Amino acid sequence: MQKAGKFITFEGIDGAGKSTHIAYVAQALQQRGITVISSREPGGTPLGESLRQILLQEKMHLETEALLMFAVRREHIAQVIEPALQRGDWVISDRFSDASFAYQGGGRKLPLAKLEALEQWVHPHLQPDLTLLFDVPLAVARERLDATRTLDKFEQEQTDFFAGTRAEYLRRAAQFPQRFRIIDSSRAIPEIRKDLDGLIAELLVGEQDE
Ligand SMILES: Nc1ncnc2c1ncn2[C@@H]1O[C@H](COP(=O)(O)OP(=O)(O)OP(=O)(O)O)[C@@H](O)[C@H]1O
Ligand SMILES: Cc1cn([C@H]2C[C@H](O)[C@@H](COP(=O)(O)O)O2)c(=O)[nH]c1=O
Repeated sequence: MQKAGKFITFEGIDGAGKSTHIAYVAQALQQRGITVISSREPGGTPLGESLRQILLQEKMHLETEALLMFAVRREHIAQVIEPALQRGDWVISDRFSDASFAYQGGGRKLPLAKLEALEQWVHPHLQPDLTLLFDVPLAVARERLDATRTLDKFEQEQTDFFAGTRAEYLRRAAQFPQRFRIIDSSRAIPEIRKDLDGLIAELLVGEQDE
């Protein structure tokens, strides 16, 4: 029987360092013969990438923002995630629904029940096999962002917003300990890679057992 693929998500507040590590993990898996599809949210499809431009630049009602995030996700699941998993490929997504709970819920204070309803509608039967939460103090993330780039709509938010976002990520990690792993992302990149190497080895042992 063909093996089902695995779905791995990378999460964290802006500047936590998750994008830095995606290429490393994808390459490590590919070197072990796994076909990896790297994607991101908002984005992941031509429609999703168009909506990303709007979501990251334009101010809008917080419910509009949440609905658009889940609309992008619906397309991403249909066009990219489900077909890849059915082929037996692995999918690494730079953010998924935990980001909606963290940003629209924890950051913007949209009631979590509304996000749970959207999640039930859009992907009632799909959850990541593994979610890596890159956790970092707000000041460290801010310093990294300020050093590198022009800030988008979310990155321009204030400390209270990111305190709420980080707290909601950590709350979800405690709620779903079986799929979350928290990575202390305040450390140097080689240290973090050692953790990732360990996680990759665990994932591959699981594969051989299946
Ligand atoms: N452990 C680290 N130590 C020092 N600098 C780091 C570390 N991790 C990432 N950086 C740097 O911090 C900046 C932000 O990293 P990165 O883009 O990976 O963050 P991110 O979590 O993906 O942010 P965003 O969600 O906003 O895209 C980059 O310039 C990156 O080189
Ligand atoms: C999926 C998702 C994302 N966001 C926010 C989080 C980030 O600020 C941006 C995406 O940019 P990144 O640098 O590529 O991570 O979008 C959100 O608010 N809600 C979501 O569901």
